[in-house]
Amino acid sequence: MANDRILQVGVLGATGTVGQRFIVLLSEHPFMRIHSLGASERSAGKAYAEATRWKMQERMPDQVRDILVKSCDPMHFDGCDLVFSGLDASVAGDIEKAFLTAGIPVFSNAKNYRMAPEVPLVVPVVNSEHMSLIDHQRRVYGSGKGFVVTNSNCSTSGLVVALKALHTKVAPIRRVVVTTLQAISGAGYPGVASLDILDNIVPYIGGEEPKMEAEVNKILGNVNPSATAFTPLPDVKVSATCNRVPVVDGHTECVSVEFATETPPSLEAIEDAFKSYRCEAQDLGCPSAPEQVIYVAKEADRPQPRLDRDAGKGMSVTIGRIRECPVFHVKFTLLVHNTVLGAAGASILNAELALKKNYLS
Ligand SMILES: NC(=O)C1=CN([C@@H]2O[C@H](COP(=O)(O)OP(=O)(O)OC[C@H]3O[C@@H](n4cnc5c(N)ncnc54)[C@H](OP(=O)(O)O)[C@@H]3O)[C@@H](O)[C@H]2O)C=CC1
Ligand SMILES: N[C@@H](CC(=O)OP(=O)(O)O)C(=O)O
Repeated sequence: MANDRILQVGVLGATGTVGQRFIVLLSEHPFMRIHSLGASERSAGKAYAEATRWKMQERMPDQVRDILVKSCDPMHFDGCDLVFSGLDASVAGDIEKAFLTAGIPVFSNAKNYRMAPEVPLVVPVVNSEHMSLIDHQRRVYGSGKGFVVTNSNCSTSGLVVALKALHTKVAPIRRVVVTTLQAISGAGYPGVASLDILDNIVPYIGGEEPKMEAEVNKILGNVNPSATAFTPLPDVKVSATCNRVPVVDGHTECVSVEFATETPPSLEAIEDAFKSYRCEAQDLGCPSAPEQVIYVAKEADRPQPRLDRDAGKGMSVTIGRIRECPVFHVKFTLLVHNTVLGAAGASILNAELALKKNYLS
């Protein structure tokens, strides 16, 4: 992506699990530079290295160690072209609103604005065209240059990649049943207590199932011709069951799909649709777009989180075990990296797309 401009970026919630992933990804970004870091009053005033319990496998980048963490007030982020938000949802609503009304674009991971009618909920390898609602949102909020684009719940992000490939390249989808096996990093830090998760599976993640069931329809839906509203995908029902499993990173999902066709599509057509799936971010040459959006694993026992979560540097989805479903039409297992395509990586690619589409002038 030829880019003659360096973007100065801020990270809100920089000390958390998603915030740390932002720091790792941004430290190697070709044209985004970390300008300011924000977190709670507990962290404000401390150097980043002192405020943060660093949990990434990569070393903390030297460039951030001495940055003073600030409280999340827009006045502390004056020199930023945009901010990424990895804020806890209990505070994200008010803080993100303050930034966007101060004219600073926000790329958020939090759930607060995902289903708002004027907010694009964008998984960048799936529905980047939903950003066309940004101008309408700016008018609704009276926010000048400011706007908010959210990414989805981390489990939703992997699911919609598979469903989009099937829905657009094979046949319209009617019903989906999905069972997730979600990594502990999805719960942030310190997250789930070790006595709850070791030698165990927890068959409940608060609020997760209704989020997955609702977000899919918005993401796979369309924008109306005047780019002022989303029309959700009609008549597609999703039933989700979400489990927490003792895996550090990478959400696995067992999916069954029924198409709105009399005769089931062939397994070859389904595999071809996955393999040949491409997205706008690839065509626009965005640096964080994966080379291959979906990898199809041919081995009988893949995908596995430890072996497959870093496919495409965490921006690809791996799908395996594609087979006929005796109840619906087809079933398969997919894997998505929950803090990369499921969180920070998606936000960064959303910002690259917004730049390419001239929303960050
Ligand atoms: N983990 C994942 O896989 C995914 C997470 N998300 C969403 O991303 C967001 C971040 O998640 P995650 O990183 O896991 O959470 P963490 O709990 O690890 O981090 C939360 C961050 O929010 C900050 N924070 C908490 N309270 C305040 C406050 N009052 N004012 C300002 N900052 C505050 C914390 O700062 P401090 O350290 O100072 O307390 C920390 O930086 C959440 O909304 C989550 O739902 C979305 C998709 C995937
Ligand atoms: N709840 C997800 C992560 C997350 O925070 O999702 P959301 O942003 O939709 O609350 C998980 O536990 O894996």
